[in-house]
Amino acid sequence: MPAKIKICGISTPEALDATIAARADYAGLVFYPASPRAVTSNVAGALTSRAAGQIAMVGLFVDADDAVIADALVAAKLNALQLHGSESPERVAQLRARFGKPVWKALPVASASDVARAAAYAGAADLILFDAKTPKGALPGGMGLAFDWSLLAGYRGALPWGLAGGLNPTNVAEAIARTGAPLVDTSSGVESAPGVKDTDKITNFAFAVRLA
Ligand SMILES: O=C(O)c1ccccc1NCC(=O)[C@H](O)[C@H](O)COP(=O)(O)O
Repeated sequence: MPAKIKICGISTPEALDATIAARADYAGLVFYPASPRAVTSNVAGALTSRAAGQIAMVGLFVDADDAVIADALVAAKLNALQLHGSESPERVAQLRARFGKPVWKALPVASASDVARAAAYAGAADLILFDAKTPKGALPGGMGLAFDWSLLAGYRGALPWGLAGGLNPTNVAEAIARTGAPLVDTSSGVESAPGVKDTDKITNFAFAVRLA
């Protein structure tokens, strides 16, 4: 079974259409104003309407207040919430109970102990997304940085999981082979500039995943 595919940072109809045409499983919308991929509630609403259930939409938040998430859920039909900040297991469980949506928790990885942190989210999150740790002061994701994939070789966790960080059409097959990732997530790896999705790269990424 090929790895599931998430294309993150969708902000235009063209990128959404290419993601759907590539038969990706998830499209990510970034609700974090500091990101070059950030969408307003209006844009998110228009994109989820356009998707019309053809792909699952994941809303990405960074240490967001309940009100920010509630506003996004009113504006846009989101199928899951992705938390990409320093949310604790308790906060993840609280948001999952409050909003009734599956919650993905991203964990920044630079060492084996970072991978081990996933265990604390069992019973709170629905999925763990291992992503590269980014430098202090930088965005917590979408930076095109990869971590040492050998940290996930043979990984067996209590929760479903996915791999992110520096994945692109050229390296994703190797990443899957080395980690066994059941889900792969990319953002800058399918862009021509920060926040500008390249439709050919989206197509090629999905193709490479299915060939892996
Ligand atoms: O993409 C962003 O701008 C972003 C901003 C703040 C927090 C997370 C963000 N992206 C998270 C993702 O899901 C990315 O797909 C993931 O970090 C991988 O990014 P990349 O290395 O660029 O493929």
